[in-house]
Amino acid sequence: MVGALNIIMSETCDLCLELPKDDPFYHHKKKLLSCKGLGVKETLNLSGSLSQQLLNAALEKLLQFGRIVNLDKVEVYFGEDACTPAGIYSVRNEISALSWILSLIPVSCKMQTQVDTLEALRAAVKSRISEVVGAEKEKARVVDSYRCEKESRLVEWGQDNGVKTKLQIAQIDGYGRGAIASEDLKFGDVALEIPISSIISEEYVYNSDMYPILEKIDGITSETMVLLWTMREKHNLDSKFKPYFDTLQENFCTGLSFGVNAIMELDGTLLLDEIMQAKELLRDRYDELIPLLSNPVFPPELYTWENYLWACELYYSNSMQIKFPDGKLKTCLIPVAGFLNHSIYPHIVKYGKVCVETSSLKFPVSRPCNKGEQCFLSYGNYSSSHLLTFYGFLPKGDNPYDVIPLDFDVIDDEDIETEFSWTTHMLRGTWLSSNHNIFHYGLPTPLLNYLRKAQGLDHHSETDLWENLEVEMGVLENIQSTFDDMMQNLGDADSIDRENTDWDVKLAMESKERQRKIISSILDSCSAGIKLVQEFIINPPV
Ligand SMILES: C[S@@+](CC[C@H](N)C(=O)[O-])C[C@H]1O[C@@H](n2cnc3c(N)ncnc32)[C@H](O)[C@@H]1O
Repeated sequence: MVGALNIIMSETCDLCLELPKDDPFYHHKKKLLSCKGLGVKETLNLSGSLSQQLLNAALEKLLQFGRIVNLDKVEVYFGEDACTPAGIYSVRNEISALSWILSLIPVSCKMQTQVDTLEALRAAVKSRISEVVGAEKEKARVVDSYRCEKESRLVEWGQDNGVKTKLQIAQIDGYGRGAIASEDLKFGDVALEIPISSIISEEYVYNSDMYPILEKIDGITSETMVLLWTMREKHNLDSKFKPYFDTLQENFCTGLSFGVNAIMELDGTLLLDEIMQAKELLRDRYDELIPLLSNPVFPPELYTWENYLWACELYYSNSMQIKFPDGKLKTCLIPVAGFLNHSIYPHIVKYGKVCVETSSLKFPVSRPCNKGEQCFLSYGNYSSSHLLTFYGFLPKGDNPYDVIPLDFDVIDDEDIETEFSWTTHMLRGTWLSSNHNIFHYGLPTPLLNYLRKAQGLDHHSETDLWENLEVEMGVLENIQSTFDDMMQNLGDADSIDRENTDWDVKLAMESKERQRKIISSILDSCSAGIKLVQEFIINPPV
């Protein structure tokens, strides 16, 4: 979870906002707040009835604060330059900020005028929430030829076991199965509720004949145990979860199952390393594990490498980390919820904690989802290469988490490790930046400052930068040469007919194209920056 937003309601109807001291990006966020003229503690006076103008101003201040407090690592890194002109960092951040504000506005208040003000503020926040639309706000294209029989049986089984749902399962063009709102869902409505008893977790291993053997294996994790349990349970005709296992694909199409042609297509990409490393790790784990399972409890025909890879893909693409009332975080398979697809513009972002009162897991929507629209979940703030490797798809739209990490040798300078320094640097498509002016170029400020420092310039003001334009040139040429090499490694764009290629080659080609687009934007920004700096070197500003 990102930092918390504290709103304390006092007798005089002040909302007190505070950036928590234990926020992992406290200093960076403090700086971002100060750029907006805000401190780490702010008070909003809401006494009496507010005019529309004052209400808008109050909401704007709340939002500015809420956005910054709710920024995640990547968003903090790209900072102020990553805002749209309307001040939005990302759909995820906007939804988080708005729902935080809403959840923290007190529901009761002593004086009627205050009740009215708070109600007006709540209505204004809700209206903003409905304005946060995603690119996928369109009627889901249902594939009618697919009858969803197994899926309907699972939903019926779920309902018999206490599952409550406002979603219908259908085959959706481009998504496999997905969940469609069967009625208009507004902020806070629970789209889906699953009782703990219908969730597959490590508890089932502890109560099985496998546990006495597994517990003796040194260092085995509960994730591995439940994965091994699933591999056998899938074939158990009397399993309580048979309707769930019946809905699972025989083959998962994730990056871990890419064939030779797709792997070859990925030559020169960062994704190639990610997939190869992940697959090697799984193979090593399997080779270590299997000799330890020589017991009739683990029939060898069920514990083949292919079955193990299938189970890993199942867990990578379908499991969720759930916090149980005992405080333990468990990796679970969740029937019915497993039909929810991911989006960068999700409806459901706040889930993952069992509700103690109802002993169930709830999936509330954080932005409206109208009847007939596909209801999306956020699987997490993942890059497209991660989503491709472990889930087998590339998300629609600009993914702000598509970053290219850069490895630098640490500069041997004691001063360099300040509270504002970053230990890792990254770049992403520069079209996502709103600042392409000199000293910014659409490139991230922490990286530029790091490289300036590496060239001996520890600047304190923009004047220092103006006085050292040759350093600026060096910085840009350095980035340009790194990304020129990366572009060359990618080779030329393919001219193959994609429609007739295999699913994995198609995905590999699209992923490569996305990387090419990012690198190309960085190179364009460097060229434009170099030109700009050159002009100022020739004609210095007066
Ligand atoms: C938890 S399941 C969701 C249900 C899945 N579509 C199905 O038919 O079983 C996760 C899988 O759904 C697919 N998926 C999820 N989000 C997607 C998206 N935005 N676009 C395309 N496929 C997606 C991927 O195959 C992923 O591995």
